[in-house]
Amino acid sequence: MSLNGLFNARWPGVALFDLDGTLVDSAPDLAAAVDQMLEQLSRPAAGIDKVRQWVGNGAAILVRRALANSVDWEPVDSKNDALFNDALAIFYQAYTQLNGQHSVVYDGVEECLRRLAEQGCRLAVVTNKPEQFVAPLLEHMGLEHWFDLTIGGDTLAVKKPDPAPLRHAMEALDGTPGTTVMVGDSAADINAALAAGIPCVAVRYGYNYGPPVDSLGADTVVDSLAELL
Ligand SMILES: O=C(O)COP(=O)(O)O
Ligand SMILES: [Mg+2]
Repeated sequence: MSLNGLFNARWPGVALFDLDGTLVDSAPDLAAAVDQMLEQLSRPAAGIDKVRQWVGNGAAILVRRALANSVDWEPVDSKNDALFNDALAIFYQAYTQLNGQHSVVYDGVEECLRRLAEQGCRLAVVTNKPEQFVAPLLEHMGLEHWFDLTIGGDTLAVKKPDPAPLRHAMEALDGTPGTTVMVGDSAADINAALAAGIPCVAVRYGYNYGPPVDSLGADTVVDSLAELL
């Protein structure tokens, strides 16, 4: 289904985009930073296939999952344990250097952003990636000029799947649930959109883990953002 089909006469409006796994394949750099962190802590490297499954809920949970070497890590341990704090600090330092080095923009993204902007749509990034990494990555990828607003995982007190970051971006850009769309790759994006009452487009190529993205309640699921045009 195209965006015009989703919105009928009310389009154009506001489009909110997830970043990792939706606009940019950032897993190579995230995996390199995770593996540097594990190596410094004398642990075996995880590798990109595992790291791809761990991305989507922010850096702290990525590091927790890497320390547990499992996506099924449960948030039971204290937030203040020394190992986690060390690991997170090493990851931040490594990713600051690596961010954008081997990341690539997915096919269809530039075309989609250009067409939406031409139609007068206002664009925002709403990501769980920590804010300090968002602008550098967008700049590396040459995407920063498309966006009126970026919200990182630590910009507000809560992150996706909480609907607040989506609502905040929508309202800042004068959108309403009837004129706004969320585009993402994971359950966090879809659940945030459902909770905000905003229609949601999901992409199949990203970093979602668990049940297939087609089964998570998105209004439409695509293999490329070019399909939306
Ligand atoms: O940092 C993450 O975990 C992922 O960020 P995303 O919300 O752009 O997928
Ligand atoms: Mg994502």
